[in-house]
Formats: sequence, structure tokens, C-alpha cells
Amino acid sequence: MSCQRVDAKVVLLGKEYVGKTSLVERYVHKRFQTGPYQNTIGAAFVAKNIQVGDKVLTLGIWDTAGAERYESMSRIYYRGACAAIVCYDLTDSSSFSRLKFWVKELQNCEQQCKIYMCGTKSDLIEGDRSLRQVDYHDTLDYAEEVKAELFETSSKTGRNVDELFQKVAEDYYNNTAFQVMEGASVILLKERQLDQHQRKGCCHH
Ligand SMILES: Nc1nc2c(ncn2[C@@H]2O[C@H](COP(=O)(O)OP(=O)(O)OP(=O)(O)O)[C@@H](O)[C@H]2O)c(=O)[nH]1
Repeated sequence: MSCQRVDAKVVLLGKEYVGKTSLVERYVHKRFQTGPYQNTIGAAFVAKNIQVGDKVLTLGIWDTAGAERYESMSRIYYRGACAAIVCYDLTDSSSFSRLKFWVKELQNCEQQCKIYMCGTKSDLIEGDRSLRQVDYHDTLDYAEEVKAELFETSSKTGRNVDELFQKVAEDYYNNTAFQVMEGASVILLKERQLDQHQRKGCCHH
């Protein structure tokens, strides 16, 4: 059995039927399946390499089941995730209430996990604006309030899908680089304090 190293764990959450599996399918396999809807059972995992600057990162993507009976299972999958893509369907207002549930849960239980709000099926509202049930400005205000990124995507046309995952990878990369720098500056500070302490020591003697 082969074992792949994963740099960043990414979890997809959201109400059933919002299009989580389709988002992963579009991103990983560049396709949109039109057959009958099949709900995810438990969760599905896929690893995908992504280029950020001159580095290649491996994202480990967990596509969870949206049905409420799997809610406690989904909790297992967001543990230790560096990013959560919380999906809602732009044509279904109840899916945005469900998004709020997951955002609160992440804020309470997984504070280091960065949140990406993803409004799905944008092709449907491009075809008929009256189908939009979730106002863009309301979602933008909410995203600002909870410090989340906001994307509106279509897995059917591919709109914004690569951009979403690219942002996830870049944020992870920049955040990790920042932490390394932070760690380095702590060491520098300690060395400087030690240096001062030693110099003070010299004066005492
Ligand atoms: N028009 C359109 N339909 C979409 C899009 N994304 C998903 N769908 C459709 O929405 C339905 C549900 O999509 P899934 O990807 O299975 O949804 P899910 O969130 O993974 O569902 P669960 O596994 O039950 O949690 C399917 O019939 C898809 O074809 C999209 O971008 N545009």
C-alpha cells in the first residue's frame, strides 16, 4: 500500500446536496458528472498536488457527508484541518443557515482552522437571477464578521474552483512561512537576551 505525505489537511463541510463532491470532482478530475445524485456516505479522501511559488504542496482533501445523520462523523474529519471549505448552495437559503452552524462549530472547536465560505452552483443564478436565495452582500458581511474568505463557484463551468483551492494553498504556505519566521525571531530574541545577560554578567565581575 502506498502512503502519501500530506502537507495541508483541507475539509469540506456543508448541507447535503450543496455540491461538495462536485467541487472536489471539478478541482481534482476537471469534470462535472451529470448522472443521478448520490449522497456521500461518511467521507471521501483525495490527495492533490498544487504549485505555490516554487514549491509543490500536497493537499489532503476530505469530502464529508452533508446529511445530518453523519454530523458527528464530520466532526472527526475537521480535527487538525488547516482549512475548511464550508459550502452553501446559492439557490437554497437553508444551506446558508447550515453554513453558520459549521462556522460556529469551527470557531469553538478548531480555532486554527481557516474558513473559506463557498457559494456553489453560480451557473444556475447566471442563467436566471431570480434563483438566487442568498444575497451576495449579506454573505460578504458575514465573511468579514467571522474572518472568512468568500468565493462563489460553479463546478459545472469550473468558475472560481481552481482559484479557491489556490487561495487555500497560498494561505497555508504563507502562514507556515510566517510561523517559521516567528519561530526564528523568537530564537533571535532569546539569543539577544542571552547576549545582553552575558554582557551584564561581564560588568558584574
Ligand atoms: N448546476 C449545477 N449543479 C451542481 C453544481 N454542483 C453540484 N451540482 C449538483 O447538485 C447535486 C448535489 O451535488 P453533490 O456534489 O453530490 O453534493 P454534496 O454536497 O456532495 O452532497 P452530500 O454528499 O449529500 O453531502 C448534484 O445533482 C450535482 O450535479 C454546480 O456547480 N452547478
